[in-house]
Amino acid sequence: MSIRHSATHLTRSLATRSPRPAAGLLGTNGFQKSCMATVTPPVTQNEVGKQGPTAMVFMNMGGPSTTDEVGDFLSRLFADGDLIPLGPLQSYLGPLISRRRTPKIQKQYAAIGGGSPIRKWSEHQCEEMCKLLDEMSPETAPHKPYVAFRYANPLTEHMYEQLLKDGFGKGRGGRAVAFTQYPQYSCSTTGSSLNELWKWRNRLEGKRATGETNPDGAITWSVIDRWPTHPGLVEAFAQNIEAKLAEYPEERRKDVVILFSAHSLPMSVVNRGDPYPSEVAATVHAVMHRLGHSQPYRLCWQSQVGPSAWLGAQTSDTVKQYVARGHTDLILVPIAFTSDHIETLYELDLEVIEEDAKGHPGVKRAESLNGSPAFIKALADIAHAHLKSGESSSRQMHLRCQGCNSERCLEQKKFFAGEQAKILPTVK
Ligand SMILES: C=CC1=C(C)c2cc3[nH]c(cc4nc(cc5[nH]c(cc1n2)c(C)c5CCC(=O)O)C(CCC(=O)O)=C4C)c(C)c3C=C
Ligand code: FES
Ligand SMILES: [Fe+2]
Repeated sequence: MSIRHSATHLTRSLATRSPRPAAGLLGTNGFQKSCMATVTPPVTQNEVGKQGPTAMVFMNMGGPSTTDEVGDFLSRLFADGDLIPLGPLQSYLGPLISRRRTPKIQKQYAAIGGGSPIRKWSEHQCEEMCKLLDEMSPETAPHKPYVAFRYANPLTEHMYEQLLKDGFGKGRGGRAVAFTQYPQYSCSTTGSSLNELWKWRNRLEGKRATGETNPDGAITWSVIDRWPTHPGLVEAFAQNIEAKLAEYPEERRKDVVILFSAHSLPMSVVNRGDPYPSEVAATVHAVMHRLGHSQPYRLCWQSQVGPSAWLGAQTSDTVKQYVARGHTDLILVPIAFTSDHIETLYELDLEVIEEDAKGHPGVKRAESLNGSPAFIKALADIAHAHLKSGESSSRQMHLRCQGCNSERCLEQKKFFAGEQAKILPTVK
């Protein structure tokens, strides 16, 4: 499906919007601060590119901003059957597990300063990317930043309501790009966020037949669903690794081991055919290629939850084993997440580096991408290429996992992959 624009309707509605929503709730441009990150002047007809405005929606899991939000965060997380399938007992077991887990996880967030920095970084990254995009792609400007989290505020439904209030959709059309902030695709992460976005799209804009054109003036969505080997992403990772390598004395540097660490997956998800492990490996290889394969390296997996089998080797075991063998110069590189979170600040910094590798100052961690200018430029390059391409998604969205039997996945993919995608139903 190529992208169809309804910019004229939207431009008119933005220019004539009235009455203005209550002050206080909104940023100075009339966009609610809870879902978006920028404060720009109101849009007028003259400023708008031929195809703009364009909503740029960053999708991610989110995290609790304070320890008081941990309970709600976990209860949404354990209610998500795309992440943690608990079968028909989900609505009973989910709240039970999340309530029991809350005190432990609250302590972890307290230890990293009282909350997850993911919202701060997501808003910053999206806002800065949109500023670059306005220069790089004036025809789709202005680019309006929004954040949609799966398990924390701003939630997907709040972002969607805000889009509608801001003049997109509801008969006025307009274009929005769902930009996953997971570089590597997993059905448990990006897949879950897209399922949620599709659900709220149907609830708030009405369900349409797949492939139908846009007669009702709903928002036209396209999706950036993965970018594991984008050269800009690779460059941003490589720069942070090089900065860390420079901290070692020159004579030791060439033997420093790079340990890439990604959030693990249950083996049931891996064996279903989830694309994430191979995409993470692709990122690792691209980064090592950019570094000229200057160091020995391994990929390991962290943060497994519960008693089932997860993809290994585990990061904490790996560090213990290498340190025991005398590899005491190690750089941990979080490779599957683009900002700091509990897994870097608590698990890697406090559990693995401070406890497991106690007494070995050569065990360090590369900075997360956070505010890296190279990373923000990469985001803008990825978005720019997508806006120019006219594609509704990558070709990978046209195929389901071998073992997928989720009707939700099927319908979501039909919607986001577009009308020419041949997405086959489950064979019973
Ligand atoms: C690419 C990153 C991630 C994948 C893949 C992923 C899969 C996955 N996660 C769980 C269960 C939990 N994850 C939790 C927290 C959490 N997960 C990620 C990233 C990925 N998860 C992050 C960045 C975070 C922390 C958020 C933050 O600090 O901001 C939690 C909650 C914490 C806890 O209770 O331990 C759970 C539970 C599963 C089951 C899964 C794959 C199916
Ligand atoms: S689980 Fe991967 S496409 Fe459904
Ligand atoms: Fe997780």
